[in-house]
Amino acid sequence: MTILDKIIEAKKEEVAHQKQVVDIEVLQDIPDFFRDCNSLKENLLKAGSSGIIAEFKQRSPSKGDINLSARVEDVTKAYADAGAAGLSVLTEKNFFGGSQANLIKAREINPDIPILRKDFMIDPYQLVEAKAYGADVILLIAACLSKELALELAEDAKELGLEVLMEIHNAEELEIVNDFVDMVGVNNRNLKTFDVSVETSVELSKLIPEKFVKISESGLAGVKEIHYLREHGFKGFLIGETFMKTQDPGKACKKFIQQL
Ligand SMILES: O=C(O)c1ccccc1NCC(=O)[C@H](O)[C@H](O)COP(=O)(O)O
Repeated sequence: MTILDKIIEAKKEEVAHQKQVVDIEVLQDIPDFFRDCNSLKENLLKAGSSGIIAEFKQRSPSKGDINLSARVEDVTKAYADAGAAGLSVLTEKNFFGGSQANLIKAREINPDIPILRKDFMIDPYQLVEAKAYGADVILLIAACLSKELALELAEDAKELGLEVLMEIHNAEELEIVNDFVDMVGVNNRNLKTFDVSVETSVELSKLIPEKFVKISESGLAGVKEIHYLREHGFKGFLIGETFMKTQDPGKACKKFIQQL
């Protein structure tokens, strides 16, 4: 069983439980459910955008505990002030130490910057949660979705006014990308070995249709890599651990963006 299989198995149980605890109609009554979303895609395409999507990530399957004492309000506010184009907030709790509460807090303190709900989306219920709790963008991971489910989730997300980032790891997964997708993310992390290589992004960049905004994800640690990826058409760069492993993730993000 791969790590992704384990995460999805736990996620199915979690979603089934959540549906019992919070009825979908209750979520649809939360005031934030009706708000207009901030566009990550527009931010990434703006002239002079840093392109950095800075992630609040306290634990991970590949690294274990990264930063358990960081406060989501402090870190996300500092990321936004540092010039990040968007924020990513993990809401998966068992493997990444995330929570819906973190998403809500990040939204409250950062009303105007796009926020990606970073989780493993397998059910339309989670899209309603994402909107109600303050996300602007959702992630769909091709490796854990059928073509049909990916289409249903992407279409439903767009109807809710959310943007869709579809993550791929290889050329075959491009088959799952559909017309409701706004941005295609290439994950540089091999989920079997946890090795990271920006060459994964570079290789796949040639195959991603021009109409999608390209984002490179995972294992990004230096500004040279960002310049290299920009040469290959990437507009967005999702960075978690490089910032979160420091004592002051906001300061690390600011320094990184200043060097770009
Ligand atoms: O980060 C992991 O160990 C991981 C393991 C299994 C599935 C997904 C995983 N990460 C999710 C992500 O996409 C990253 O959090 C994100 O790209 C940021 O990566 P990094 O900058 O390397 O923290």
